[in-house]
Order: sequence, then structure tokens, then C-alpha cells
Amino acid sequence: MLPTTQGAPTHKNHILTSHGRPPWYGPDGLPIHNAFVIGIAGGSASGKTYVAEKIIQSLQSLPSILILSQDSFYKKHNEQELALAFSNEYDFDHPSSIDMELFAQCLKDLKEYKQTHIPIYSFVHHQRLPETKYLYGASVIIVEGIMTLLDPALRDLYDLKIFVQCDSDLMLARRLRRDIQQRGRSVDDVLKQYLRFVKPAFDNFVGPSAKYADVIIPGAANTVAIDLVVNHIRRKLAERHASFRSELSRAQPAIEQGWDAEVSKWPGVVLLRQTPQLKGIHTILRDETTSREDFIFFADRLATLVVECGMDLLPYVPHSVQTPTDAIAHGLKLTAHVCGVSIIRAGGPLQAGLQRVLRDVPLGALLIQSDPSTGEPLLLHTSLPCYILHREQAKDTWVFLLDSQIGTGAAALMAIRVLLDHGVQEEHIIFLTFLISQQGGPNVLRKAFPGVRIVTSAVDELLLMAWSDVDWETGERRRVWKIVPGMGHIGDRYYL
Ligand SMILES: Nc1ncnc2c1ncn2[C@@H]1O[C@H](COP(=O)(O)OP(=O)(O)O)[C@@H](O)[C@H]1O
Ligand SMILES: Nc1ccn([C@@H]2O[C@H](COP(=O)(O)O)[C@@H](O)[C@H]2O)c(=O)n1
Repeated sequence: MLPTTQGAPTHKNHILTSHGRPPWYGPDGLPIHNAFVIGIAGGSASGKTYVAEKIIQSLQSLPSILILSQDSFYKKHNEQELALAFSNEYDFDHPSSIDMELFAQCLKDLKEYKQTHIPIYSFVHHQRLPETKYLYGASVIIVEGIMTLLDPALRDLYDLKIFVQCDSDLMLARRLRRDIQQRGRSVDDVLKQYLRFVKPAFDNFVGPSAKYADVIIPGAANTVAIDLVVNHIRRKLAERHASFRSELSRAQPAIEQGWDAEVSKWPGVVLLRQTPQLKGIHTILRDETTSREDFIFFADRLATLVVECGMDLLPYVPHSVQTPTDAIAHGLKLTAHVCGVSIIRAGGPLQAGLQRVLRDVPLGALLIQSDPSTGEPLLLHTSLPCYILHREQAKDTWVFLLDSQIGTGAAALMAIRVLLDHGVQEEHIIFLTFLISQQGGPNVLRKAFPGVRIVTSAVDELLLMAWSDVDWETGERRRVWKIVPGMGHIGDRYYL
């Protein structure tokens, strides 16, 4: 029987705090920087986690931050090693106990803003658990652990290296309390392990790695040192600020590069056939006097038409069936994994349309909203369908990306970047929308991601800048862009 400690956590959490992630790529869709990575080393119970948490608290208003613990990367133990661990004979403080290769690979993925899956380790069971933890999207990553400055591959990934220097008596006292309270150990166990493994490892490996640190922080009374580090991080993050929504709104067709002036004639843009029926629906949706009930009814009809058109872009394979008249009919069958991801809220009407057409389609959502102070998009939440949550499967999956209109293209650019970061192929992304503008967004998207197809029911001529109503919280107005003649704010008209 594996031991348990009532109420005690079996593993450290990978804390992720998020206050919105500003663009990490340029108008061409390519990443402009990597995540900022801070490595924190120091003896066991020196205060590494404490320092990491204080940094997070001080950066509250800044982008999403993740703490990645070295403990997650303890190797999986066989029966013999487990027996040693439970009799307190296993050396968890030797560098060979950590899967440094996996550690560096996961950190590299996260630094490059790709999705990753990290192991979950249990101190109570001395074992890696069968499940893994999906991580994605941190702009700042704090890596902490006794051996985080030892490995050269890891060191190469840090933008800032910190060593927490703490008095050895204080470390032992803290460790005794923690291991008894949280890790299910006895006093004798802790002292035996400390004298046999922890102390020698500190003297031989951990302590000497301080020479790689950019900053040494004391293990107690360290508020001033932490403040200095936080100011440095703030400065570095401020240098990365990207601001280009206005630039996106001005994008015109690259006629000199052979692009037709009319967006609907570009390869990759599929405009629904402008039948009288479709024009009738558009007229009702464009009419400001249309009641909410009618708006919902006709938006739902339009969503079905757009989705049906997008379905033609999926791959089908020949498939023969026997008919009730005993004949063979040669037809087609959809074999691809298909899922839908809506940009909320305005992608909602199209999501309902997708569900009507493809029963049981896995769905996800991206919450992208404008930063009230800068007008730039912020990624506030990602919840992606299971097909995309593993790179191997993501590359074979087709994604319908859903939003009711593409204006500047800022939200669309961010959403596509998220899908690519997860390993979805550009050619497998089909953007379904009611309305695009001739200027702005579609030009940006075609240039940045020529493989992405856009299916739209209408193309309007203008994209105009306007000022929003006064924000009741900040008392300020912000710049907004409107497609003209357009249909107004489709999300508001559908949901409010
Ligand atoms: N500067 C500090 N002031 C007060 N308590 C601290 C300080 N640093 C660490 N501690 C306490 O010491 C214990 C061990 O710290 P922790 O950060 O978990 O160590 P580590 O992550 O290095 O193993 C915790 O209970 C923590 O609250
Ligand atoms: N099954 C395990 C694995 C590791 N340890 C000890 O944890 C220490 C590192 O964690 P800190 O939070 O203190 O940095 C390390 O010194 C190992 O001895 C363990 O006791 N059991």
C-alpha cells in the first residue's frame, strides 16, 4: 500500500496567473520574442518558491506568469528504486535523479510559446503520476529547483538566473517542518536523508552552481532584493510591448504583388454565392430596426449556410455503400478529425451553426478582448478541444475558427497564432465568418497566413475608426473599428 498523508498535497502546483496576454507576434504573424524565463536555484527550503511567489505577486498587473518546478521532472522509478525511496535510501539530490533532457525540452517549448505537457510528481508516493499537465501561453516563466542552474541546456534558456543563498541551519529547520507537515515524513527520516544526501549534494552540486547566477538573493529578509529583481523584469517586459492594431486596420490589398483589389477574388477567400435569399438575410441583419428575435433567427440561418460552405473545404475520400435497392452507390466520406474554436462572444452564433451541421463536433473557445488602455488584443482565456491538446494529433486535425466578422484582423491573427502554437497546420484552418472588410484584416491574414482559408457571406467596402462610448469604469473612450455598411456589433445584437 502506498502511504498517504491526510490533507497534504501530493505534488507542487504549477501556478499560472493570467491577466491577459498581449501579442507575442508581429503583423506578419511571426513571433517577435520568446517568453521571459527566470531560473531560481538554491538549497532545499532556502526559499526558492517563496521568492518565485513574491515575484508573481509584484507582477500582478502584468501578463500571464507560470511557475515551473524542477520537482516535476524527477525520473519515473522502477520497483527497486521505489523500495529504496520508501526506506529512505534513494538519493533524490543527485543530478542523475532528474530527467534533465525532458525538463529542457518542456521549457524550450514553453519559452517558444508552444504547448507542452509536463509530468506530475508525487512526493508522498515518490513517483511520477500517470497523468500529465497541459501548459501553454505564459509570457513569463519562473523555473525553480535545487539543480536548475546545473544543466547547461537549461541555463541557455534563462533570461535571468537567481540563486537563493540561505543559512544551512535555517534551511534544515524549514525542511524539517515542511517534510513532516506536507510530505508525510518523520523527524528521523528527514534528519537521516539530510545528513546522507541533502547536505553532501548541496556542498558538491547545488552550492557551487551559485557561480552561474546573475543575482544572489538572501534566503530571509529579502524584500529589497526581490523588489530590485521585479523592477528589472518590469523594464525587460516593457521593452517588448507590441502595438500594431492601427497598422492592421490600414492594410490594403498588395495590388503591386499581383493581388486583385477585390478581396473576394483572392485564392483562399471563399465568398458565398450572392443569391437573392442570401441578400435578403443580409438586409435583415444590416437593418438597425430588426428586432433581437429576428436578428437571432436570421443569424442562425446565415451561420448554417456559412458552415455548409466551409464543409466543402474539408478532405473527403471515396466511399461506397450498398443501397436499400441492393445496388452499390459510390460516394464520399469525411474522414478528418474536425473541431470548432470560437472567438467569444461573437463566434457564438457560428458555433451553434456548426453544431447543427456536424453533430458532436468537439468545441473550444478563445476569449480575446481589447486592452482598454491600449486597444491591442489580449488573450484572456484558452479552452481548446482535446484534438488540439497534443501536438501529434493537432497536426492532423482540421479546425473551423469562428468569429462573426473580421475587421482589423487583430483577434483573428491572435487566434490563428494560438492554433499554430499548438501544432495545427495552417492549411487545416478554415475561418468561418459572416462579414469581412475590403480593407484591414483579410489583407493582413492573407499575407501572414496564406494557407488559412476564409469563408465569408459578405465583403464590405470600408473599415472606419470611431470612438467608443465612455467606459463606466475608466471614464475614457477608446478607439474602435467598424465595418461599413456592416451589421453593427453582431455579438451584442445576438446576445444582449
Ligand atoms: N524570506 C522568507 N521569509 C519568511 N519565510 C520564508 C522566506 N523564504 C522561505 N520562507 C519559508 O520557508 C519555507 C520553505 O520555503 P520554500 O520557498 O518552500 O523553499 P524551497 O522552495 O527553496 O524548497 C516555507 O514555509 C516558506 O514560507
Ligand atoms: N520523492 C522525493 C523527491 C525529492 N525529495 C527532496 O526534495 C528536495 C527538493 O525539493 P525542494 O522543494 O526542497 O527544493 C530535495 O532535496 C530532495 O531531497 C524528497 O524528499 N522525496
